[in-house]
Amino acid sequence: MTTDAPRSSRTTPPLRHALPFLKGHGTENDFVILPDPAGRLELTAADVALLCDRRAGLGADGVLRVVRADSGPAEWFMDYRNADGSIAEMCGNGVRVFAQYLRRAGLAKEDELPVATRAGLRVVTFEPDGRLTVAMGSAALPSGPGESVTVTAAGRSWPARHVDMGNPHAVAFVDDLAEPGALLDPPGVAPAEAYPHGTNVEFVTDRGPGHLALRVHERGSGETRSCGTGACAAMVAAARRDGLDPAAEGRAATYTVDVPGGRLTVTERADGTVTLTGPAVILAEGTIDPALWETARHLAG
Ligand SMILES: N[C@@H](CCC[C@H](N)C(=O)O)C(=O)O
Repeated sequence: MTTDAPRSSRTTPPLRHALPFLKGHGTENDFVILPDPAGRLELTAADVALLCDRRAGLGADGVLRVVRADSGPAEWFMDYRNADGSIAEMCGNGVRVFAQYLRRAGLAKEDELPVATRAGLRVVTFEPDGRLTVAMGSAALPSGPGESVTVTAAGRSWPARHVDMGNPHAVAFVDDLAEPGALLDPPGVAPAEAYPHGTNVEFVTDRGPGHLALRVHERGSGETRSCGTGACAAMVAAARRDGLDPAAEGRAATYTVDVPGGRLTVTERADGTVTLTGPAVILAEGTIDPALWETARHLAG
């Protein structure tokens, strides 16, 4: 199921006024949260890029606009934007932070919270230990020409697995996480036709049985400290590599996935759906001064 963003009913230009925001992260994948229950904010790509700028703005890997859904089983829609202002279908760390914000604001009273996203409905469960679990749906592993791709970075190439978690991923297994180098530029991915809208790239290594570690270069955000959908893609690629197919075997498989910013747990259940468990932290709350947007005009020349 795909859910479109609710239409804006904006009547005034809110960016000219002081704008409430929060800052949060999930395993150090960090986000600016913009509460916009009435859907009045129209954010351009340049607005988002400025908010995410770590010097001229607030600094973040992405923006989570919290808006009421138009219809359907979820009251809330996660409008996720990458740091460069591009729109993405889903964010596994972001949806936990989104849910944590709603709970803190008193807007999520139950332990299970359905959230509408562009990739469809995701249900977040608040665990007794403080972590949050997201029902991420099933991974899609394209067969045929797009199944295997090649990833290139730092003058080296690796075969990679194409995995779709609602958003696109290329998962490459490496012997050492230093192999792809500084990852200042997006890794090359071939054939390019496998990803008409670009892709996230995960470099994954083994830490032990059922235990992975990864680095990620995110589409639209660069290298980040974590990627929830990327951890799920890595887990599913590793499970297939390890000869595990929970839906075929009727038995769940669980992997620990270490990311530079912490630890995630990913399970592929016997019904073929994937769950992602990890922390979500709200760090700060404040008001954006309208002067920020003047800075943007200044920077734009
Ligand atoms: N960090 C996210 C993924 C965010 C979207 C991604 N950059 C894309 O463009 O698909 C996660 O935790 O899943």
